[in-house]
Amino acid sequence: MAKKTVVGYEAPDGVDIRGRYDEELAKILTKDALQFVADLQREFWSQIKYAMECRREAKRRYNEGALPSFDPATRYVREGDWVCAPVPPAVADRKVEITGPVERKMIINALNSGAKVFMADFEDALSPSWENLMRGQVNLKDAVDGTISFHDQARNRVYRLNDQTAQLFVRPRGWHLPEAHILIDGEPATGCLVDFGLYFFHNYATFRRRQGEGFGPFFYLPKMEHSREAKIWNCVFERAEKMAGIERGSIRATVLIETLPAVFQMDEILYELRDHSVGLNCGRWDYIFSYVKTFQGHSDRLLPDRVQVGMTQHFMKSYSDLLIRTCHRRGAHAMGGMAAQIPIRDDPAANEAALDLVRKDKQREVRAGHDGTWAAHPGLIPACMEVFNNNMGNAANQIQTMKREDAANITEEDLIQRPRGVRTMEGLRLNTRVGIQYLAAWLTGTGSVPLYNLMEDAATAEISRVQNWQWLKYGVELDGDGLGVKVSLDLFGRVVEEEMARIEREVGREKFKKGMYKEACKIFTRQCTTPTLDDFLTLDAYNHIVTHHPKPSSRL
Ligand SMILES: CC(=O)SCCNC(=O)CCNC(=O)[C@H](O)C(C)(C)COP(=O)(O)OP(=O)(O)OC[C@H]1O[C@@H](n2cnc3c(N)ncnc32)[C@H](O)[C@@H]1OP(=O)(O)O
Ligand SMILES: O=CC(=O)O
Ligand SMILES: [Mg+2]
Repeated sequence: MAKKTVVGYEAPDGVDIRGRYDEELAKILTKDALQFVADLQREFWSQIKYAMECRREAKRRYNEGALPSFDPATRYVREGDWVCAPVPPAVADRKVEITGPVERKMIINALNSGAKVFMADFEDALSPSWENLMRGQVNLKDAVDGTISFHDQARNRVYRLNDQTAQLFVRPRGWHLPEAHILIDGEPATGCLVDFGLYFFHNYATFRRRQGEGFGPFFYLPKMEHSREAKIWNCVFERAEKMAGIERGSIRATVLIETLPAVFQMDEILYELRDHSVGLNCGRWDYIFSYVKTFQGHSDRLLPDRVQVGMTQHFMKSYSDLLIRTCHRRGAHAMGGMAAQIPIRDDPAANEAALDLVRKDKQREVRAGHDGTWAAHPGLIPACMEVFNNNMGNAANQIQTMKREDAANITEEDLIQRPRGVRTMEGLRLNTRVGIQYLAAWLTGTGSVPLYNLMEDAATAEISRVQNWQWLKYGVELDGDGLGVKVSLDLFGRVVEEEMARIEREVGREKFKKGMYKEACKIFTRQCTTPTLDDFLTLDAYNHIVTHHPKPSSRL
């Protein structure tokens, strides 16, 4: 059991800081803030552990052939006549939300971007190294204080906040991720309680004074699988409100519906959080990942190429429609998701084609009844905003006008219907090329990257990984390009070798040598070929970015 706290941080009893000391980080890692995090950890740890055990139990049932379904025991919640607390005026209009990691320059750019909301991300878009996480907390504190600035020395450009900025939402990590640099009673802290606890502790007062108009702070909650997990968040929020002495229901959160089991729990999740809710969001990329993960034991539910699993697949459309119906019935926002296209600077025709795909995606969302959407890049905001404005006029949202009663008939079978499409060798190659490059970036501290003109983050990389795993496990035939070969360990080994050679050609020998491509390849290959599917790509990879101080570093 580790006992040596890094010299410099003043930690309360039972808390050991094993991350590098830095004076600036010490402003965040104060004794009182750490005490708050430790209190949350101690109060909620047994509930979190139980919720994770329930996930494992559900996985066991799905692996034995069970299908996810609505829970008869909570029919009363689905059929009951209740609504969530009214939407706070400050966030009634969420037509376009920009997302991005908690990196200093990007935070300023995002807040200044013209989007209605900025979702600052400790999750899919961030590699959770000690430096990234704690600097992210410093950056957010400066942003909430309104003092954040950044000097780009190379371009001699200083970045500061505009008078008018986006509303800030913060997305902590999922329940499953530990924070190995903070030990509480000898155990790694729960990552999301560290993210939430530190951010809330340092910012609630200023946030509410400067931005919240009586509400907030605001959060996005990722990767939940069941309403019991939402219930824990609700209790965490109540505990935080009590500590801060602010009214119950001040904290508001949007839950990402981005696991297949969670789509059968949308009413229940909103119900648990009804006094703290500000809607649900279609986290489409993790949702696709979760479809594969949930059906890992089902040989009859294999995915076609990743690029073919879009929002017009029946199971994806059903998910989005039911989410809209559920949210609007309960008086809450139904947020759309992320189109993966980003601006293509050096090719105007390709750029226009990418923008066109984004516009079509947003048009589908707004016409279906979504109240807003996500943009990965500031360059996409005008196009997204135009589509939502054109369709919604002056209305802040569509909660009262797009009830989507027709979606009440969506069935369990609609929500799990097999996606249609073909599997190709190029699909296998692209998964491999993208998965390895993403992981190489992640291992060196970057959690969202542009690859082949698309945004890639932890969620999209997960799809590449589990799709390769699924195709290998079931030895699928790649018949979409007429080759008719079966995916085998031999074939995959050759693909990995060839794709590594291609990556080296594309990035250049020097960058390849200096980067973490070989390590990434090893981790990715192991995860694609392991007999039992790892729950998360980032759980295993996390051990490679843990750097304990004082040295020698230890691994979890
Ligand atoms: C599945 C999900 O969970 S989706 C949500 C999680 N994913 C994300 O949040 C992805 C966010 N987006 C990004 O990280 C980036 O846009 C990338 C990695 C996709 C592309 O990055 P790049 O190619 O480096 O962007 P590019 O070079 O075009 O950036 C141009 C400018 O826009 C800024 N910018 C780009 N994306 C963002 C963003 N999301 N937020 C704020 N600023 C941004 C850059 O900082 C840069 O600013 P500068 O001109 O002042 O230097
Ligand atoms: O977090 C969003 C997703 O699509 O995954
Ligand atoms: Mg996600």
